[in-house]
Parts: sequence; structure tokens; C-alpha cells
Amino acid sequence: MSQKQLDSVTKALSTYPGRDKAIRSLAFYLLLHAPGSVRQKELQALAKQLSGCRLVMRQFNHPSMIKACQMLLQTKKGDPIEYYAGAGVTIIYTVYGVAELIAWLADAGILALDAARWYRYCLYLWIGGMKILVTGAAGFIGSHTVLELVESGYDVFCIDNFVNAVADDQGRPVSLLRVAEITGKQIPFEKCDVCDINQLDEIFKKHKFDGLIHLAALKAVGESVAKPYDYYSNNLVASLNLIKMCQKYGVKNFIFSSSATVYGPPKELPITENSPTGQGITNPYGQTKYMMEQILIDVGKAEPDWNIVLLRYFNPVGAHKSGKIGEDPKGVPNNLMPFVSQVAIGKLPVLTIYGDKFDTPDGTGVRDYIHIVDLAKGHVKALDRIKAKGHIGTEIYNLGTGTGYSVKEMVAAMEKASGRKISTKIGVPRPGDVATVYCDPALAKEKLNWQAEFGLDDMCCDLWRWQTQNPNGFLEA
Ligand SMILES: O=c1ccn([C@@H]2O[C@H](COP(=O)(O)OP(=O)(O)O[C@H]3O[C@H](CO)[C@H](O)[C@H](O)[C@H]3O)[C@@H](O)[C@H]2O)c(=O)[nH]1
Repeated sequence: MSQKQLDSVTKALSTYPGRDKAIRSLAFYLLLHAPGSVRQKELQALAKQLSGCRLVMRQFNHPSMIKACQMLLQTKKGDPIEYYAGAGVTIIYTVYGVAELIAWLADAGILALDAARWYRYCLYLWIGGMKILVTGAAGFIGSHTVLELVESGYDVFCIDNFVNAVADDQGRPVSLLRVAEITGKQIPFEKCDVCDINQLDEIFKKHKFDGLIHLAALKAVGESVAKPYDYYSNNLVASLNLIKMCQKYGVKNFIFSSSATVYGPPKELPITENSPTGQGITNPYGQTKYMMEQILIDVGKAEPDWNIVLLRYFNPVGAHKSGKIGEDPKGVPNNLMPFVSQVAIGKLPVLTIYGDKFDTPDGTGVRDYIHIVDLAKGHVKALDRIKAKGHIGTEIYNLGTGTGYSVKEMVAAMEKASGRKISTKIGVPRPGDVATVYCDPALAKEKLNWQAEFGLDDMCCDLWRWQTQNPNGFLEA
């Protein structure tokens, strides 16, 4: 190949948009084999470009790898270094290229989901998985998210302070031990309060994280009204500490657990990501979620090479189909479905329905309930998108089904799943409750290739399995 041809090919390949890592890898390969050290600058530029995809291109971002490549460019023909390095690079690219091709076929819907999973394992095995810090990992959303991450080939490191999770007598998180049982993989864990910046610093120093999923937060709406200081200080300090650590250690992928609560009382239905936020939020818990979104949006503007994904959850319910992990609220549940399942099993006598005079078909409140496993997969999809694109900036997604069910419909569905009668009585509306909340999940479908797969029956059957197998939650009976 002549110099001129090489120039035009590398130019075309290195600017190729979309799912382009394999193409750019090819450009990289061509540059490696180009004559003379003139290529060095271009090689570095391309390596920098590829660093956006560091999740799958770790080795190539590593300074020693870059140095080896530079050495390679300067070596003379016939030099054994050139031969071995060239052979090594070729093998890696061959494997990488196959994996990338399979990923592309899966993305295009030509291969089944299992192939996508295989692809991630392939990347994990051959090139190294993306290492993700999960905060609040032992909680309801955390444990399910960790499970899905691990099943998808991500490398996780979990932290939790047990404020809302159960430890065994050796101080290990029971929920994550169960995740280890289900997946057959060890789940690395350290007890850590994200508000403790010194411990956090040690953890960041020790592990080279590629990204994090920040779930740790106090989350009881009513309690937040009674203890505003605790909520503001805990939820904000924890998140600010993480941002600081990400800046210090160059971690640029930040997934944040936001909530439908940021929309306040809905001004329009369904709620889209462009619906107004921050107006009419009635409790400090909701305010902390809104404030954190604002802070992260500003951080995203100041750090243009970061990827920040704000996931606005609607109402997560249900449990993993194994029945081994699920929601384990401390004391009397605040949320509807854990309360309903505890009435069904006889732990609580009667459900109070908070008002039946709302402007809804049966007068009771309507919400967008989403299966916890679907919600957990939303996090994996957000990371997959970052992995595929390299750089996305700040993005916001609703995670809901787009369908609303009333309190009475939920009770009926749970009666069907459990085969038991659930006693109810009508009470007064809970302060701050609105009639109807449901989202438009179209954006997540379009960009994340994610949509809820489980329906109401799955949510209730899985919740009931968890409830019956674990009548006392994670504490042994
Ligand atoms: O004992 C109960 C509990 C709830 N409900 C009703 O059931 C529906 C769902 O209530 P949840 O408490 O389960 O959920 P919310 O929609 O009120 O709250 C959820 O959404 C909020 C934002 O809107 C916060 O994010 C919160 O953390 C999250 O659980 C509401 O109509 C509520 O009035 C009852 O009738 N009786």
C-alpha cells in the first residue's frame, strides 16, 4: 500500500461514526504497520480517540501499551520486537473484531439477546470487563442491579453502609451473598459510608474504576419531612464526595439513580424527559434527587468528556424470579406493594388505601409500576450505550413501563398471584399524593434499546415468591 493510499484509508476509517470501534481499531492496526516514526503523532491521536472506549480498549489506553506501540513504530524490519508485538496485536484485534461483529449483529436484532451476552463475556474474558463501583449495592435496587451487571460480564465492586440492608453475623451483606449464589460468582464488597470521604478515597485508590452507579441514599419520603437535615446532608454529601473522587481518579462514567419525584405533580401525561422538573416537590427526599440532578448536569457541562446518565425511576416492584432477593423494608413498609404482600402473608392485618376519590377510573391513585429486574437492566443498558458510543455526555431517561395501574388494580393482581384475599379499608389521601403518574419510556427504547419486558402478573408472582420464601426478609426465620 502506498503512503497516499494509507493516508486516505486511515483518514476515512478514523472519522467513521457510530459503532465504530472495530473500524477505528483497523485504522489503528494500519497505523501500527505504517512506515516511519511520522505515524507516531497520528497513533497517539487515535489512541486518545479510542480512550473514550476505554471500557473495551483498556490495553490500548494503557501507557505501557502505547509506549510499546511507539517503540514498534521505530523498530527496523526484522527486529524480533516488531514480529512479536505485531503478532500480539493481530491476535487481539482478531478476537476483538469477532466480538465486535457479534455485538453489531445483536444490536441490529439479527442475533438473539443471548449472543449479546456472549459478546460481553467475550470482551470480559479477552479484553477485560468494565469495572463498576456500585454504591448502595446491598439494597433492593442495588442487589438486582449488581446481579444484572455480573450476568452481563461487568466487573463490580460493591459498597453499602447497611442503613437499609441486612448483614450476616460476619458483617457480610446477605442480599449480595444471595446474588453470588444465583450467579455463581464472587461479589466483591466493602462496608463503606459514601459520606466518609477518606474511606472512599482508599477504595478509589485501590481499584481502577471505569464508572460508577450511585444508588446509596436515604429514601423514605415521610421520614425526610421529619428529618430534613439528615436527608440533605446524607444524600448531597454522599453524591458530592463521589463527584470529587471521580475528578481525582479520572472516573468519567457516572450513572445516577434519580426518581420520578423530580417532576413534582405532573403537568402533563405521560411524563417525558422534557416535562418540567423541580416545581412543587413536596418533600426533602425529592428535593435531594432534584438537586443532585442539577449538580450533575452542571458537572457534565464543566467536564465535557464525562458521561453522566440520570435514570428517573418510576415505581419499582417485584423481585428476582429465583425468589432469593427482593425488597426488605425495615419496619412497616411505606410503599404500596411491600405493604400489600405483607397483608397477603398475614404479617399486617389490613391495607389502608389512601383515598378513593381521585380523578381516576376507580378513584384510587394510579402509578407506573416497573419490575425491579427491568429497572436493573436499564442500568446495564446505560453502561452498554456508553461502551458502544464512547462518549455521550449527559443524558436523562425515564425508566417506567408507560402503563399506569391503580391501587385497587394492584391489590387485585396480588390477590390473583397469591391466591389470598387482601383486606383493605379506605383512608384519607396521603399528603402530597397525586392522582396519576405514568411516563413515556420511548426515549429509553430509542437510545438505550431498553424497554420493560415484565408485566403486572410477573411483578406480583415474583413478589409473592420472594415474600413466601422469605417471610422475614433477609433475616432467617
Ligand atoms: O399503604 C399504602 C401505600 C401506598 N398507597 C398508594 O399507593 C400508591 C403508590 O404509593 P407508593 O408509596 O408505593 O409510591 P409513590 O408513588 O407514592 O412513591 C414513589 O414515588 C415517589 C415519587 O413520586 C418517590 O420516588 C418514592 O420513593 C416512590 O416510592 C399511591 O397512590 C399511594 O397513595 C396506599 O394506598 N396505601
